[in-house]
Amino acid sequence: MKKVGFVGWRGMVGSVLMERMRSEGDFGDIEPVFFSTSQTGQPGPDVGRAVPALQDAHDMAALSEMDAIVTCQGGDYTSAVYDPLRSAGWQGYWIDAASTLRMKDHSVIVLDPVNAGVIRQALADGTRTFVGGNCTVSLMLMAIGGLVEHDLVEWIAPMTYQAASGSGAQHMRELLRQMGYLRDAVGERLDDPAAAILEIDRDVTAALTGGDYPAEHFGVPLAGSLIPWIDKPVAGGQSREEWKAGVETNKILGRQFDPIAIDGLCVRIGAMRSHAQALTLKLKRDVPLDEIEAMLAAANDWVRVVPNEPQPSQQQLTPAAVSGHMHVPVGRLRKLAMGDEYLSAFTVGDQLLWGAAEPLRRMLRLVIGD
Ligand SMILES: NC(=O)C1=CN([C@@H]2O[C@H](COP(=O)(O)OP(=O)(O)OC[C@H]3O[C@@H](n4cnc5c(N)ncnc54)[C@H](OP(=O)(O)O)[C@@H]3O)[C@@H](O)[C@H]2O)C=CC1
Ligand SMILES: N[C@@H](CC(=O)OP(=O)(O)O)C(=O)O
Repeated sequence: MKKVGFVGWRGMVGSVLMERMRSEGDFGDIEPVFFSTSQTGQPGPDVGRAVPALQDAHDMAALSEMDAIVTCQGGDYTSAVYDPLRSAGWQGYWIDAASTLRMKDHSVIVLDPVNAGVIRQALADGTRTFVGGNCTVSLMLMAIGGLVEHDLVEWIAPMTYQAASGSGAQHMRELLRQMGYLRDAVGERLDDPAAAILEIDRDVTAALTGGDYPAEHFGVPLAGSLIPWIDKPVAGGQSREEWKAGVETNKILGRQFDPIAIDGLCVRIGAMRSHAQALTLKLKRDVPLDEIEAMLAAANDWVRVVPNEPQPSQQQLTPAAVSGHMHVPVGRLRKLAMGDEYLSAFTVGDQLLWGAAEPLRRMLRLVIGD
């Protein structure tokens, strides 16, 4: 059995990974060893079998004994540990949620329902570093993989609606605090049908712009508002989150030398853990809508095509409907007024499942010889 070290397993992404591995019975097929940056010596988690006490996540000797290391600890940890471990000669499999190593030549971005061929070739070529993709990128490809597979896509403009979870656990808590703060600002008048809505709105606006609004983590209001910038600026007025859409998608697809142009805007909204995105696609040719739907539906076991009708869209194509679920709905499919090659689509998916933990879990299964 392969010895697999887990780092970052009690964080938000790590906990989702543990939950998925427990429910799929993955721990029966490996010898798990749990590491921590802060709790060395404490008992390991309950994974249905005995595990040693927590080891120090910076102990190079202990890490070197692993056949594979799965980390959800974050980019700082990867930066601190990966190079020294490799320089010391460790040749195990490194499977990582952080973005640090994604664009390195020696790494592969993993999303096996979309790029199993790229992954298998990399394994055969001796690649040992596998990284989960950015959440919006992975979720977009799970949704529209069918069109890419048929080489139908000339360009994509994604406009995202990203949940608070993408910023981490503290931000999710803050979103809820903000919601509560707004409710409290209106008080009893909300329950009074005679209360004037413009007065209520004035109080909400005063709360949103007042100095006491709880925004320590986001810096600005998210509940009752939105934030049209995610991550740092890069060149040309793009945010780093927007930059990832193009570079990561093409790397996942193995199309660095024949890239699909992908560019849009990334926006944070007040959803908890599921990201949505509106896509405008320019197709290489006019394909009838029913054929497009059939290609999308056939691409993988998780994508669900939602009819472009009010009720199914309102009920199935929302963060509320998909949080905690593995399926990835895609709908609002129609040809746009610009011409028959222009397609609109709207998709949503759980940012912590296919957007973070699941591609890592499945990569580990490939590494242990599934
Ligand atoms: N959030 C997201 O949407 C995504 C995140 N990622 C990547 O995953 C990394 C980790 O993200 P995320 O899971 O949000 O990070 P968390 O902040 O939830 O957890 C990171 C680490 O913090 C430590 N920690 C300290 N206090 C606590 C506590 N009370 N509960 C749990 N853990 C605690 C744990 O390490 P220890 O046990 O060693 O103390 C834990 O592994 C990110 O940096 C990013 O690189 C990737 C895709 C999506
Ligand atoms: N940046 C993403 C979450 C994330 O962690 O992305 P990445 O894995 O690319 O750093 C978001 O805010 O929703």
